[in-house]
Amino acid sequence: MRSHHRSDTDEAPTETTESESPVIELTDVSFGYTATPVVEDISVSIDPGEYVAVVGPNGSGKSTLMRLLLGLLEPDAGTAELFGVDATAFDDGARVGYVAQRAGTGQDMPITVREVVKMGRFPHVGFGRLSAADWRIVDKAIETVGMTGFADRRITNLSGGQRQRAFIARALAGEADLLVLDEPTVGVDTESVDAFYELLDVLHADGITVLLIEHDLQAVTEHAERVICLNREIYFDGPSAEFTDSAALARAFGTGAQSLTGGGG
Ligand SMILES: Nc1ncnc2c1ncn2[C@@H]1O[C@H](COP(=O)(O)OP(=O)(O)OP(=O)(O)O)[C@@H](O)[C@H]1O
Repeated sequence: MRSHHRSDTDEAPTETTESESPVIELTDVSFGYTATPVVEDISVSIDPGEYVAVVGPNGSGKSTLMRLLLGLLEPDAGTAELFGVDATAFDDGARVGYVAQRAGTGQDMPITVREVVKMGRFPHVGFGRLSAADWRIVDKAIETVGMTGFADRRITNLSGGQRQRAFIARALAGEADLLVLDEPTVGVDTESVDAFYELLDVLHADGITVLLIEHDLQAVTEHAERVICLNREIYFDGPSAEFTDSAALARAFGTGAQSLTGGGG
């Protein structure tokens, strides 16, 4: 199922059991920073190539869930696996591209888009010099996200949306199989938001597994295939087309639902 375009250099057949195993598998996971659980009894399985959005009100545990599945936190109970390996022991960092909220803001590094994207190759070259083939992959990734004209710009001089594209390109240069994005369009101007989701659609169509934590329910139902609605527990997990179910929304979001459904209710 890893059908998205890999580099020209690694087209060797990789028919292994990984095509059958889930990218992410959480089984009965509970976790709390204190004695009170923040997520409780969560079971989620995400297959290669899926486009899944996690939604939920503020403080519902979305970021915590993401840290658990990336292996940055260890469950108090249950198991979290990434590509079939215990998430906390997973060490093939290049396979997972992570785009943080407001990526790169606050960084004063005088670093260009091309230099950011180049970092995506580091796990492949062991921090050595990039070959001509590596640079081709870097430039292709920059082209894929529509940033060729900005390749030599410093990321500090870019808009929020452009910066997020640069961080996606870094993941593509690393040939990530899984892209995890934590509210990536916070602080991005509205015109750029649509283009950003269109880019995710293209990457998904190319075979990358996308896991998106998102506040904007309209974007979620328009773009993701599957929605997981979280508020400590999972309230809904199914096709995004079915996520208009007001009962599930009301249960999960309580009276705050209107503010998350575009203001109109
Ligand atoms: N490092 C931490 N230490 C203690 N409590 C934390 C920590 N991080 C989060 N929490 C608490 O855990 C709960 C869930 O937070 P989390 O950030 O996972 O929710 P979220 O759904 O991502 O919220 P938001 O949409 O506001 O980002 C909240 O009550 C939060 O205050």
